[in-house]
Amino acid sequence: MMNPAYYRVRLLVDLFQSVGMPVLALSNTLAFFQYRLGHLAIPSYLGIVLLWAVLRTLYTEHKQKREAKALGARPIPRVIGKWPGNIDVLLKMMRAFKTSYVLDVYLQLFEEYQCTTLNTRILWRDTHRNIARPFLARERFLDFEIFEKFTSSTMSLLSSLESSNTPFDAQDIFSRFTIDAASEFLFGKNLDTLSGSLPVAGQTKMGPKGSATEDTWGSFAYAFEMAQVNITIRARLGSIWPLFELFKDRNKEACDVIRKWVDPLVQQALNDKRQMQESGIEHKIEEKTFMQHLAETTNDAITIRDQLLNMLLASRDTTACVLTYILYFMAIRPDIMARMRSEVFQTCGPSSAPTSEDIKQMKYMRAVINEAMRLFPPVPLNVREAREQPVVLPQSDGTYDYQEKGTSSAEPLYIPARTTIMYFPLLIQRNPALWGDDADEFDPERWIDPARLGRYLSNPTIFTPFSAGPRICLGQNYAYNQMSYFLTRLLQQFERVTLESEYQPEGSLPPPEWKSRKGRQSVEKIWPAGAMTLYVKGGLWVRLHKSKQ
Ligand code: HEM
Repeated sequence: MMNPAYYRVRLLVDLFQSVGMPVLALSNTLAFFQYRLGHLAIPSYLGIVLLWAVLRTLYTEHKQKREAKALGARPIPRVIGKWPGNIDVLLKMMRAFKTSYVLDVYLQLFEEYQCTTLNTRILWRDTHRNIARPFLARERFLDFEIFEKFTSSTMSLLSSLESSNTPFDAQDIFSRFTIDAASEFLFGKNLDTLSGSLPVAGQTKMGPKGSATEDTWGSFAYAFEMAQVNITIRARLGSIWPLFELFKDRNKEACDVIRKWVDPLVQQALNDKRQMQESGIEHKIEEKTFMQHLAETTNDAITIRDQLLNMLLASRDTTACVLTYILYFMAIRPDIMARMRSEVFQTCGPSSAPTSEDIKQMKYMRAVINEAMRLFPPVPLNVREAREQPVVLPQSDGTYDYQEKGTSSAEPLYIPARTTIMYFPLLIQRNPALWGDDADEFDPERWIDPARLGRYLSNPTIFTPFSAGPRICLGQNYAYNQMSYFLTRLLQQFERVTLESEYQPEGSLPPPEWKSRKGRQSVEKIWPAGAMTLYVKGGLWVRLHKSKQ
């Protein structure tokens, strides 16, 4: 796969294939027959480019139909726009992304076409796991010392905010908690972002995802989030995104800031490795930081940097997202918070640290975590690409009765080679055909009541917040343990949480028109949005309250 930074080269190759080749073919033919077109030259060259595009499309369609038939599959139903290349569909979607509820743009397309797998045909163009796996071995997840260290700094911070009755952005604090904990085991160095300056209620502006802070950490967080927003915009545009960045790489500024932060850490790891090799010291994998482990696998600074950023994203934004949405539900459903609290007190008492056995026992806590990830999966949409050969997807799930002429909905779906496939855990996990009519409701009970749990047990791929199959999340156990540990400590100290919506930065409250729409958006009190990972737009502004006695 070509490095995304060389996108202009890819654009040139595409341009040559669609314009250069037909133009060359025509001019060579004319030269061979020594024929001059005179004033017909421009229309003829335009005509040949158009004809070439039409022939290529017809040929591809014919080939794909044959391949589908040979595989006993049917083609994916097509979105048919008014403009060539479905450009009108793309523009409509890009406009809607700015104001609509998370992923509603896609849900509306599914409803319009009465089908949950669609071919949007925009322009009609159709390693690191092996490095990370040994590092993320099971034992590492049972080391609760790191959790205690960072949970207790976060609780001190939250307690001081509570005693001064100060509203704060919980999403920002949870991201600081997860990054500080992750940096300790990734680089062996606490970034100590929890001690930095926090966003201030009523003053802080909106950052690319949550709220923005001005300190050094804020500049990294801003760039890291900006890069995610930019990558999401590129993904929405699909293969034509380089056309919009011909003169300016929109990610350059963010990448420069990120590199300034990460490169010294990478260099340090490579230097340490050299020194250790010279002095003949060897560490076991359990004693190494992720950075040391990476430096031992390769000397390539770029690979180390990419891996590290991957891990930062995997371990910071995802877990912080779930904790943020759980706090949101605790605020709007105090009954659920009270039940969680009573389970924590029964299992661990008012002040003891939870053990891994305690965490296993707290079934209601696990149900709340799962239910939050069902409605708000931190990775709300995901992308895969078909390989060199065409493949088939299983037959459609029966959500809608859609059937393409001359096909049967029992047939599997045909996917041409090298096709990009987007799928939406957030929509799958809220689909009433899979979860029942109350799919939009936050109800942890569905993970406890055996009759309702049966839906998931008989069809586990309807719940895939950690993905599934060969690329399933490697940090799943770490995440469950870290979240349960943190929530236990939080519930031991605090009895209530209230939303402080008046402090949400301007433009981050749900638009009034959502009230009249279907589904969760009619009741949502915050603006859920996605840029690689899910977040609350402008942050989640709350106050915490301790019990009165
Ligand atoms: C609630 C928290 C988390 C959620 C919901 C989550 C979700 C996911 C998902 C959906 C993927 C698949 C991405 C893809 O399709 O390519 C993934 C991959 C991964 N996650 Fe997590 N994750 C979480 C926490 C963590 C943590 C805490 C770590 C590290 C300690 C971690 C490490 C990884 C790694 C290394 C991969 C890449 C696996 C591969 O490339 O095959 N994750 N995660």
